[in-house]
This record gives sequence, structure tokens and C-alpha cells, in this order.
Amino acid sequence: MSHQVVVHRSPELLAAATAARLITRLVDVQSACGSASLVLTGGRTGIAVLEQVRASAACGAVDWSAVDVFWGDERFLPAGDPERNETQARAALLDHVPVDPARVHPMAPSDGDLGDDPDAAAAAYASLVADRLAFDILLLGVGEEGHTLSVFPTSPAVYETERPVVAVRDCPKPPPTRVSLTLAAAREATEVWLMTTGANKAEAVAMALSGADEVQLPAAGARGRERTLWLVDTAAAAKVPAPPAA
Ligand SMILES: O=C1O[C@H](COP(=O)(O)O)[C@@H](O)[C@H](O)[C@H]1O
Repeated sequence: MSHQVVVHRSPELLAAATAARLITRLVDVQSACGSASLVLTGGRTGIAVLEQVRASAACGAVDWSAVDVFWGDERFLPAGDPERNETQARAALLDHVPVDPARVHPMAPSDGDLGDDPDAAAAAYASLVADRLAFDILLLGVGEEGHTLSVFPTSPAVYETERPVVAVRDCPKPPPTRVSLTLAAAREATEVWLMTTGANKAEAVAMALSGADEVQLPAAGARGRERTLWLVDTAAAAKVPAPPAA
């Protein structure tokens, strides 16, 4: 299945347009199925999109009590740590909309009931998502070196095909210990939206879209069963070859 690429003129426009797109998609899925599942990402662009969802006049069109919220990856830190993707997503959106707390599914923190053991946190999340991997929308960020989720180039997680969630250690981007869906799990999602901005991402975006090896560039291996959408700004799209003229 081919990737669809949408280029926005600035990070701000990308965040606002992607927020509108996300609201529309959630409403459509809820109209068809009654509820929707949404997997959140951390990172600058992903959090900016959530802030724009909150700010949108259309935010109330979503039945937030019927959204199952998951995370694609998490920094393995104590609950409430400002670096946790969960903390940032709650501040940006989830604390401000009427989600059902029982349907919000964060990955375990390092000071929780499971103890300071990222493998236990990963195993618990794997059990939670095992039957639910056909997420309606999986939001992803992309790192400068091509990581997505917390799957970094050449890290053991990039080779994982059995477990849907793994502990990741020695990440090149701090914090070093994380819990992450695998690429194999991500490919079970119905729609995957990769969102990234900035000139420092241009090389990774161009390589991913030209079919790079996912071991070297994990974002190249992220795709949805029905749709893979790349949402980028002009700077991040700068090295993507123009399509041949019709
Ligand atoms: O550490 C992470 O970074 C990536 C990308 O973040 P960005 O700030 O460069 O957009 C993100 O996708 C991931 O969820 C997060 O844990």
C-alpha cells in the first residue's frame, strides 16, 4: 500500500490541520462503530497536535468518553514526570476533555505497582493490547535519525517480531529506558499517521519514503493496514523527490 504524503507550510499549520483531521476521523469512526481507539505519541509535533485538538471549536464533536486511549511508547520514568509522554498528553488534551478514565491506558511508570522493571511494564502492556492491536488511529512521531515509537535504528527492538510491546534500553535519545510497541504491532493498526516537522527531519523523511531498510531507519517500517499518512511541514519534506509530472 502506498504512502500518502501531506505537506503543510509550517509546523503550526500542520498541528492545526492534523488536529482537524483527527477530530474528523474520530467522529467518523464513532459514527460507524460507536467508539474509537487512538494511540498517542510523544514528541514535539504529537503534543502540539493534541494542544490544537483541545483548542479546536470542533473538539466537542468527539464523544471522548467513547475513545480508548493508548500510547505507542513511553519514557520509563516515575508517574507524573514531565518527560513522560503520558504526562504531556494529559496536560495538552486528556485533562481537558471528558475521557472515561477506565478507557485511558498509560504504560506503567517506573514507580508503580510493577516496580522499577521495564520488562514487567512491557509485558503488562502487551497483555493489555494483545487483542486490541487493530487500533483505529496510531499517531507516530519521527526522530532525526529515523526512530519512531521508541524503536531506534539497529536497536534490538527493531528486530522484534513476536512480542507487541518491548522494553527498550540504551536509547540514544534521553531518557535511555523506555517501553514501546514494536513495528510489527504498529502494522496491525488500521491507520498510521506519521507526523514530523523541521529541516533536521528532512533526511529521515526522504529515506523512509524511498523505502529505506527499517533496521537502519525504523520509521520506514511503520505502516497501517488500510492507510499510511505522512504529515510533514515544508522543511521536513524538503528532500522528498517531487513526483514525476503527469
Ligand atoms: O522521544 C520521542 O521522540 C519521538 C519524536 O519526537 P519529536 O520531538 O522529534 O517529534 C516521538 O515520536 C516518541 O514518541 C518520543 O518518545
